[in-house]
Amino acid sequence: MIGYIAIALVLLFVYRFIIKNLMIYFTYKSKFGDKVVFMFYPLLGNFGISRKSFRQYGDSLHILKTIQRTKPDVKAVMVFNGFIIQIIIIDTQLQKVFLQNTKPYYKVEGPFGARDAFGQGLVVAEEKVWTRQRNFLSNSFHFNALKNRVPIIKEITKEFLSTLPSDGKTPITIIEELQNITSEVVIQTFFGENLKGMTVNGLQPSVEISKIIGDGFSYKANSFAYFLKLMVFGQEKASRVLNTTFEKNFLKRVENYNQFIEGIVDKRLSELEKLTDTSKVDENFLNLYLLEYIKQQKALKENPKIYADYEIIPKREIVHQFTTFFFAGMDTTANQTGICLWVLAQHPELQQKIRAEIDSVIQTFDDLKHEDLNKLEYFNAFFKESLRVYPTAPQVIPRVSARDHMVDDFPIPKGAFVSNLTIQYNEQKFPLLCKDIDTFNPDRFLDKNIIQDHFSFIPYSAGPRNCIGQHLALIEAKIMIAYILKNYVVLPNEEHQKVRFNHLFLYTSYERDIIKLKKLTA
Ligand code: HEM
Repeated sequence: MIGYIAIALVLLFVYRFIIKNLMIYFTYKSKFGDKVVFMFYPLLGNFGISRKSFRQYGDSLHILKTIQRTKPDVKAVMVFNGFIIQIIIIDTQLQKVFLQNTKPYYKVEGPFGARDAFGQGLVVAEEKVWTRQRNFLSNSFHFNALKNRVPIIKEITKEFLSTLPSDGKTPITIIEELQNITSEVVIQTFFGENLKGMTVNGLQPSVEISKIIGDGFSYKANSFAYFLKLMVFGQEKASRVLNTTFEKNFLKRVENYNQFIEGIVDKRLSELEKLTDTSKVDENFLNLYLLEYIKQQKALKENPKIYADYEIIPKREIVHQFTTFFFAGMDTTANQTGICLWVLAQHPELQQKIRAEIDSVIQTFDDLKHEDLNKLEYFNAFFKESLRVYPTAPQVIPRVSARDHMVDDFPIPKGAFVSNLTIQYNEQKFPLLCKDIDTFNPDRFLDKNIIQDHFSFIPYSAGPRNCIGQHLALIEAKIMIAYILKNYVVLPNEEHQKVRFNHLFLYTSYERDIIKLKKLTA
């Protein structure tokens, strides 16, 4: 009997991990030939490409960039990890169809505990709940609404950057320094106050959220037991069944953190409920969310059927929305801005040019106004060029295909993980965008015709699920860089002749102490 079971298991294994994958390979090979590149990285999949690329070339994107340059007509890269087919869409027409048609997918879970930490937030929400959230939040991310945030971003920037060592000798981990600012900006934009003096699980709230997300990613990347659970039970159930002691404690830690944030939400809720006139309350996210929540709860008391289920805001969603903005907005902006400063350290003449533009528009940092930021045209080109050469988010978060379907002429099997590249490195198809592809040259973005195909340059993704925080990111980057260039000369850290770039979640410098600062003298 045991012998038969063993044979059946071996046959199942051979079918599932060898024959099925070979069938998929031959189906695509016969239909698309060289237009699809196949790769096999047992267990690692997509991560295997970036790991090999980083180890061999010091740049985790090198292999994907090279595929585009050497095979300009390639439609997609298919990566087999033995269990799951991962598809990285490269062709811009396919990307367009993929990004505009979100229905057949749901997003991969992300770090362990993600569902509990931010599963009801905007990045993960799906369908009607996502539409309600996006409509509700969009106004707050509009340029006009963000205008009011400029004074507080300036204040936070000054507080953190004025104390940096500026002897021209001390290496600075600039991205980590900027993270202090971007995390504080998210906290204050969301709550309208800082959370100073508060602790959760023994740590400052901002430190604890970052750690929860970081630890969740590293657990998922390193735990083979969890990987097996994922394969057997799927992502819906994996974090809920056969939990190890570590997993149980981790989920408890997330729940403690959620309850801590919910405590702040409840306190504000009771303050707002007492107000007779709410027209003058500060328009931070929490107030806006809670005013809507109060309105809904009142209406529901009078008529419990007034809203459809997806329209009702659960209190936990508010907590998850904060964590969502924190993880989506803090690291991305700090990394992109930090890399910009490293670029300026490498190119003193470019640094002088950007400083001259800032000085021509803004007299002193304290005078800086939102309108001034719009006048920094060369800076805009510079920031775009930084996104082209060093895109913090080179791929969108993979989506899981819920059913077999077609993206244009490209079949996507049920269960496949699908993502796309956000930047094209293809000189033949996009000669303006990719001219002298490896040269960092912001001037290319002064040419109004540079984007011949909208999907060739989508550092914030595109379609309905593009980045809601992109204007905020640019405002923050401009304010932080304006402060630095008005006060310091940015110098390279000569210890790192070469800086390597890697991506686990975000694409960023592997070396961290990448610049030095010297006080600027008149
Ligand atoms: C340079 C900085 C940034 C870059 C490069 C960036 C990039 C991206 C990209 C590529 C996506 C699409 C992800 C996907 O669909 O898988 C995205 C989505 C998102 N981003 Fe950003 N982002 C930045 C800053 C921010 C900031 C400052 C915030 C908010 C504080 C933010 C909040 C979000 C949210 C909530 C989403 C999900 C939108 C949705 O699904 O409707 N991002 N971002």
